[in-house]
Amino acid sequence: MAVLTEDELIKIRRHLHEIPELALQEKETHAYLLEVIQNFKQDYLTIKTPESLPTALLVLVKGKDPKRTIGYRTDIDALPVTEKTGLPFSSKTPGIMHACGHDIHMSVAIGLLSYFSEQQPKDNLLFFFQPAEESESGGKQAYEKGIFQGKFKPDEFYGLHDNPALPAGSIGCRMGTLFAGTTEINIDLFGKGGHAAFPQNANDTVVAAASLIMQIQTIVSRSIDPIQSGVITLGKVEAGTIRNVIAGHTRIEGTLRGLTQEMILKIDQRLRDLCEGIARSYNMQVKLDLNQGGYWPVENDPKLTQNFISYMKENKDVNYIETEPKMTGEDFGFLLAKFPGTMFWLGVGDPDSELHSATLNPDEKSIQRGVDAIKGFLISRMEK
Ligand SMILES: CC(=O)N[C@@H](CCC[C@H](N)C(=O)O)C(=O)O
Repeated sequence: MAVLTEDELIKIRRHLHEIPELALQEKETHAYLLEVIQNFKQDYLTIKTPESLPTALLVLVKGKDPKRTIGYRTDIDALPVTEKTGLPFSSKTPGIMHACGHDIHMSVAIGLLSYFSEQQPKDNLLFFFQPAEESESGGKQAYEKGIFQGKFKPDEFYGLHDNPALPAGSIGCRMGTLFAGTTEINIDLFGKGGHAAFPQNANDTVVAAASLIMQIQTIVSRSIDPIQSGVITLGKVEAGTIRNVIAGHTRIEGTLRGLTQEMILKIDQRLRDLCEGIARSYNMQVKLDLNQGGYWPVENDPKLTQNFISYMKENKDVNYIETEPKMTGEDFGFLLAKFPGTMFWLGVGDPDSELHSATLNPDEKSIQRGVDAIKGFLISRMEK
């Protein structure tokens, strides 16, 4: 089989876009990726589906004179978002959408794999199709389940995330931290339900939660050095059943982000303090659960990233853009803490939308441009 063309990659992307699946449920996506990859020339490929993480896929391309194994990671999961793009190849699964562009990520990886299955690379290349980036920390799970062992152990790791604010096909990167570390916040307040007319006999968790939410929003403004950054978003609050019954339980779910691990731990501590304070002042049980999983700050390796940036800057076919750190999270941060490497942005030219939006519509020209830029970089890396 020949190297996939731009049109063929777009066709693959559109199919992937139609079949989005949530974290750790990516069965159809896994089967389709496998089907596509099994059609490539197999001479240099070893394909593995780990039993312990059955929607993950590892593909090793054997190098002809390997000095190292270069890892390339793509995430494959989607989000619980109802698509509103009106595209003819919109999601066929109600309520689930590739709203973070992982369909573009996978197509770029498939384009690279298609090329290197025909043109044997000098070094070994390990492609890791990773489940569960949006939640459940698929990268951390893969590491902890021992998936990167023996010949499947990369010496260095690269991965991209699409960026609708950047022009299609451009490459964005920076030295140091690219993405924040994140921690999921779950708070349960347990009081006492009762009749709306008799608050003196109940213990209203809605009032306590309202006060807690306002206090939490003072953490960043009052407890954090303004020169540094953090953000806390409480995206979901659930309480009560009807207007005239006092709610005996309220649940708050959110996420916090910081560019360093110290910042995350500092915010964690303030959350604990405030929850304890609310429990005392409202005389109720407040349970706080903080879960960072593998969403560590994404810290690029200095030497490898300098090399990556130099290649992209010097390549006249690449539109390279120096970017600022972003408060988005990525569990590639965990893998970059275990293996040196670089995460970078691929511009997908959709400035009116943003990641996680129901109208995200990446420009498909970014796929082939991304393949060309990354392929060139990987070949140049193998010469070093
Ligand atoms: C790129 C991106 O949007 N990533 C997600 C990662 C989710 C992290 C975790 N589940 C959390 O919500 O804390 C993001 O929301 O930044």
